[in-house]
Amino acid sequence: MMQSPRETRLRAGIQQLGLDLSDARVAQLLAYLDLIQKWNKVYNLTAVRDPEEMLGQHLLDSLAAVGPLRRQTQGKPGRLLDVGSGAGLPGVVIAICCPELQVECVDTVGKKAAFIQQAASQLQQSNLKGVHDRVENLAGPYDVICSRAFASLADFVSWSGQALAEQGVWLAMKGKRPDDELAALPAGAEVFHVEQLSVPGLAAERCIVWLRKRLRAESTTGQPAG
Ligand SMILES: C[S@@+](CC[C@H](N)C(=O)[O-])C[C@H]1O[C@@H](n2cnc3c(N)ncnc32)[C@H](O)[C@@H]1O
Repeated sequence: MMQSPRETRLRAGIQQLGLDLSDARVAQLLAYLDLIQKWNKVYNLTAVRDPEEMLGQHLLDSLAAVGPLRRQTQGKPGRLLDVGSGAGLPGVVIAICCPELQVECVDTVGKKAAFIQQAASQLQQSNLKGVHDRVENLAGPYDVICSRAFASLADFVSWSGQALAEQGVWLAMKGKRPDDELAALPAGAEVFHVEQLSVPGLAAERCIVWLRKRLRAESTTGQPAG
């Protein structure tokens, strides 16, 4: 069958990102895009209305985080929380591309969590769940907690810290390297990598800020304090 221009663009982006996704996964990503478009007005999911923009700004942008995430988790099974997931970005994309992860998308807006539940059922994505709650109320433990267009780094780690496993990692999707936010991090979190991303067809700067819990304060002698 002939590929639609949209599928051709998605496949080119996937190749550019160095991802290896089966035809079935590509079909699910396209079906997910269709669902957002179909239900956007009802659920008020995103301000981006144009289908082409949605593909670039939402789908390919979220897909750019999949390779780095996989390198971090090494393809091992685990639990991932997407905070302030909205239409499911990047949570739904991660659930489709990483079936080894159990993905929960939390949002304070009931309609958005309901959309994720609907997407999980229509895409037959059994590793995906929509949660209607504030992230502050979740206990976890999650191995990875991610967010995109959510809050400052300080608020992100403070509000979700109780839900992150001791050895877990935070993955914050950001535009330009957020130096002000990095300087304002609370003592309980430390950055271990700021990873530049390049999103196919998008000129704007993108990065992932990787963080983990700072488990104990070190004294000047190098011994754990207290
Ligand atoms: C700007 S949207 C980003 C949506 C999506 N991540 C994206 O990249 O398109 C931020 C979302 O965070 C949700 N939100 C705000 N505070 C929250 C909290 N404390 N816990 C969970 N979700 C929250 C909002 O309802 C909103 O849907």
